[in-house]
Amino acid sequence: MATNISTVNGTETVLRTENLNVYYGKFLALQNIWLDIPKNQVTAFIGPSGCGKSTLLRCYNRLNDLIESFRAEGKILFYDKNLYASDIDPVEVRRRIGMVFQRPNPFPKSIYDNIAFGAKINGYKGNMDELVERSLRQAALWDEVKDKLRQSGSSLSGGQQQRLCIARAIAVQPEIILMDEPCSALDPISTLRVEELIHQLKEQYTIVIVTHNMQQAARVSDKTAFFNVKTTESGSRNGYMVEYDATELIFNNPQQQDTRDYVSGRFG
Ligand SMILES: Nc1ncnc2c1ncn2[C@@H]1O[C@H](COP(=O)(O)OP(=O)(O)OP(=O)(O)O)[C@@H](O)[C@H]1O
Repeated sequence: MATNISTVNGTETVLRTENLNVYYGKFLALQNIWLDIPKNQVTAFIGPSGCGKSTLLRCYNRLNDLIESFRAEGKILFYDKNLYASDIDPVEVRRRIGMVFQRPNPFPKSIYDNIAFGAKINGYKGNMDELVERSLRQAALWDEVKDKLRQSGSSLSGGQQQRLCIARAIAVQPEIILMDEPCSALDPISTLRVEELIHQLKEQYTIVIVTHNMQQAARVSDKTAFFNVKTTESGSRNGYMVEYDATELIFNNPQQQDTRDYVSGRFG
């Protein structure tokens, strides 16, 4: 894939969503989405249940391809290449654009192999011990696990497991990390640790996070997109983007009344 970077207002754009419509069968889940994701920043997606946040996130690494009824119109440009062009390899897309899910999902393998497995499959030829240590350090987990690397990943606490999944995502050297409600199954202290980690990771990676927790979006993100659902005459509930701006503006001075209502908790 080519890697020419377009620059908008001094910020490099890594993912550009142009006029995207997403369908599941005949159902229009997301309508007319235009959105630029800036490099080395954290972008948060917020909005009520069913407005299409996860759907959009999964479009960014072609994870929706696995759903038979899924269909996308429009473009998602990764640098200058359309992710949905026929010559794009979705496996390569998923290596360069990694994902961390809502529930920590370590492989049923040792802590070490959770990191090494994906790297091996992706053809990593370097020193595996070094890669495992570097990835665990980057995920702020090394000190807690360095003496038990051969223990099962599932022996860790939920918060540690989620950091292990982040380490696993990092190990294949992606450029973007997508996070779908990464803290929703974690206690407040583990949540804080993951939030601190997100803050550190953006120096090297671009992060897009879906969160239901508005304080979290305000704490971790540089930009926030607010999505909503509109009900058509036929009763179909279509997701769309209401507003996208610097997080500070979305929370303190949004342009749209719907955004104001949502961020102030007056929604619905
Ligand atoms: N695999 C699927 N097949 C059919 N419809 C789907 C599928 N996945 C999601 N949808 C529908 O698409 C719409 C958007 O769902 P999505 O999960 O993207 O929303 P969301 O904003 O992430 O919601 P939540 O905050 O509840 O996770 C919803 O109406 C949902 O029912």
